[in-house]
Amino acid sequence: MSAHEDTIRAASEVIAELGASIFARGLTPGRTGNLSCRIEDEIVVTPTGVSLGSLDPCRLAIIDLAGRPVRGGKPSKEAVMHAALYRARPAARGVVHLHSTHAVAVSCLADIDGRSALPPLTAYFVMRVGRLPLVPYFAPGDPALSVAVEETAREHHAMLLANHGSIVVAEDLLSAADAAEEIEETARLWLLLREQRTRPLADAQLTALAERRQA
Ligand SMILES: O=C(CO)COP(=O)(O)O
Ligand SMILES: [Zn+2]
Repeated sequence: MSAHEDTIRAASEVIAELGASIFARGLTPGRTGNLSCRIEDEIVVTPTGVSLGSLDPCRLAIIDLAGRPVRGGKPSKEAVMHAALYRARPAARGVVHLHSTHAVAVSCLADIDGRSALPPLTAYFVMRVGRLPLVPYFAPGDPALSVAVEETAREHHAMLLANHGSIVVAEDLLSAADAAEEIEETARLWLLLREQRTRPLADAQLTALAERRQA
């Protein structure tokens, strides 16, 4: 087996393990959500219609950077969106898309700020997510959703999809999952705090966090 195939196999194991952990913790229900890793110019992506809780690492799908199936199982209906994210961010190696309850709830709010769907409540939200824009609603798998996400991803690695869920692209799969979990936890905090006066981080605190990240 080639070194490339070995790497694909190892990435498939990581995807299946992460999928099981995400599903066991209730971070995406039923047969929703999808995960992928980029290995050179190929993308290993979860198959369509399979719960993240029961992924078989030998039956994931392989697509190219144009989103076309190459081999393996039938790719997720969002595979084209995953490919679009890797094109928008050439250094990225992992994508996580989830239908986490509180993140979806925020994505359905009528008065949400499309430029920043969640306030900077905590340092970890700022460090792992940053500003979280809302991508307008398109049906799952709609090619127009990929176009909108690809455009937004040039400036932002994490997004909320209106009336749908979260999507994160990062330097590796586990970092993308960390950010997606941070979105869900911050959405939960924000909904808990909705009736109360809150004190998000101030501009000076945000600047200090940005400087620490660069240091
Ligand atoms: O989350 C999903 C669609 O947005 C799940 O679709 P797939 O089962 O095709 O990956
Ligand atoms: Zn979805």
